[in-house]
Amino acid sequence: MMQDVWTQLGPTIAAIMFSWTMYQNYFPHELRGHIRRYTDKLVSYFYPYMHIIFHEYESEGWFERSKAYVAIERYLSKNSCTQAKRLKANTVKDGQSLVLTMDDHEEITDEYKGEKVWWISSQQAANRQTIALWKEDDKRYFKLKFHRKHRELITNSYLKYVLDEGKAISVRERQRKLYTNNKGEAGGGYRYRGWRMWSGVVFEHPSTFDTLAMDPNKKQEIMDDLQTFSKSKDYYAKIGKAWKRGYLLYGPPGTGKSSMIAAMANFMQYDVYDLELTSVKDNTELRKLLIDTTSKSIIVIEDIDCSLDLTGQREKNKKKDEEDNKEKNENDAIKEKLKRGEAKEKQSEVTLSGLLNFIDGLWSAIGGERLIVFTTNYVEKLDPALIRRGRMDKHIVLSYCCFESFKVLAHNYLDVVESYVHFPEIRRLLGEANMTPADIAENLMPKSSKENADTCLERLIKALETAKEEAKLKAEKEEEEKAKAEKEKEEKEEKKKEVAATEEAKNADGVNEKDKSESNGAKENGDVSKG
Ligand SMILES: Nc1ncnc2c1ncn2[C@@H]1O[C@H](COP(=O)(O)OP(=O)(O)OP(=O)(O)O)[C@@H](O)[C@H]1O
Ligand SMILES: [Mg+2]
Repeated sequence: MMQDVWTQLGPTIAAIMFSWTMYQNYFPHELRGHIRRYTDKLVSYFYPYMHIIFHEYESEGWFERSKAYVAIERYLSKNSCTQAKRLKANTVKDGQSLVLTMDDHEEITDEYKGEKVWWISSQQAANRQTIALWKEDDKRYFKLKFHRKHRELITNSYLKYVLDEGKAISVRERQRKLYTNNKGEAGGGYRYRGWRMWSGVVFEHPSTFDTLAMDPNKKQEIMDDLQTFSKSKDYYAKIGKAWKRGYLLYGPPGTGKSSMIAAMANFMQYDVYDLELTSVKDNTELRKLLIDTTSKSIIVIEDIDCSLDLTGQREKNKKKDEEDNKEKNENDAIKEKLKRGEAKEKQSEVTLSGLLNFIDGLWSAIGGERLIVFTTNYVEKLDPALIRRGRMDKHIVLSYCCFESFKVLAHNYLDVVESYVHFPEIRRLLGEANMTPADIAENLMPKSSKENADTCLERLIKALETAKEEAKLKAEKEEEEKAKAEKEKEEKEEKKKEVAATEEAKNADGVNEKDKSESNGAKENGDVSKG
């Protein structure tokens, strides 16, 4: 039976081949063009389908895969798994998971608003005859086939849907990164291909809003704010604002500023760009760094008060004594950070205006969906222009541990809840002593397998009592010093007054003496003249 079919097919194929060769040899090129046009028209008359091709590499981007191709690949992966017979496996998330896509020359179907479309994965053989410096690969592409009558639906809405959905899948499944800026230009100013302004590692910080100890209402407010931001692309476009939001986190060391940034990144599924300002050469490099960041990311500048000389106009109407005292403490803390190597030498030429432009200049709108977060221990040291609303839209103060924050820590660290016996005492002590969440956390952490919730909470109570005692002593000492300083001041003023009074008396005596001697002299002169 099969043999009969082949016997009949043989001459037919031979006839087709012969006609094709005749056509190619004897029809001139121009004539072939005309014939082609007419046959195309004829075919399209009977063949009602249209095609759109998506190449893997577009002509301008030799080294980068087309974003549309990648998005389509991700979008089709869910249908590929169920429909295609031959699949291709690509590794993503730095080798930790696989994405299955259809292999070359496979066809799968998709449905959109009740209409059927076909996706064909194909490849065009590379031109092996060209002499090139590198080996040319076969060119892959996706072909989308659909009925002519759905042209509007496909080009206006289906394609947008596919690309958006594909991008969303990539974002959901990507391995998030933590980036830091590379110092200066690589190779002494020379940039080789592939050198990036940022280098990154996989972001794996475990902090979340659940593990973050802070007032629950405040926490919810921040989470709502972030969620609203992520859904507001159209709203930002409508009001003519770049799609970005600035957060200023301030408070004493160890109150959870860095932990909150990590929690934000995990909550939003964003990458983190940790910008070390002191390594940025100048404003131009700062702008390049900004352009090199992607959307769905948080750009962080930690300890901004130590990064650059960005101190602005201080409030001048504060009492001088208060100011001096505070300044001394702040400078001590900054010196401390310098010692610890947290604040580097100020070699950067980045200026305040460069930083302001970075945050809200024209370039800041590129990419969209970005959070910019500054942290500082001393908010009043920053220039008001830097932290005004619009640049730093939301100011969040993170302070000493309150009872609500303690409850979160106790639950996370020891699995104990509010009804626990030690809680009332801890509540009272937290109202009387200042302790950072970092210190509380350290006391709550079991140090050996013998320690349990009771021992840890008792240790915390002791630490709180010590802190309270120390605070009391400190306050007394400060009071004493203040009283001493005031007394000294009074004494000084008293002395000044005394000196002034003696000077006055002396001057008065001097004047009297002079008057006397002058009047005596006048008398003598008069006598002489008379004489
Ligand atoms: N609010 C908090 N909730 C939970 N843990 C906290 C909190 N604050 C501090 N901690 C704990 O203390 C450690 C230090 O906190 P973190 O680094 O976030 O402080 P910070 O405010 O950034 O301090 P610095 O100003 O010195 O940078 C964290 O690793 C975390 O374990
Ligand atoms: Mg920090």
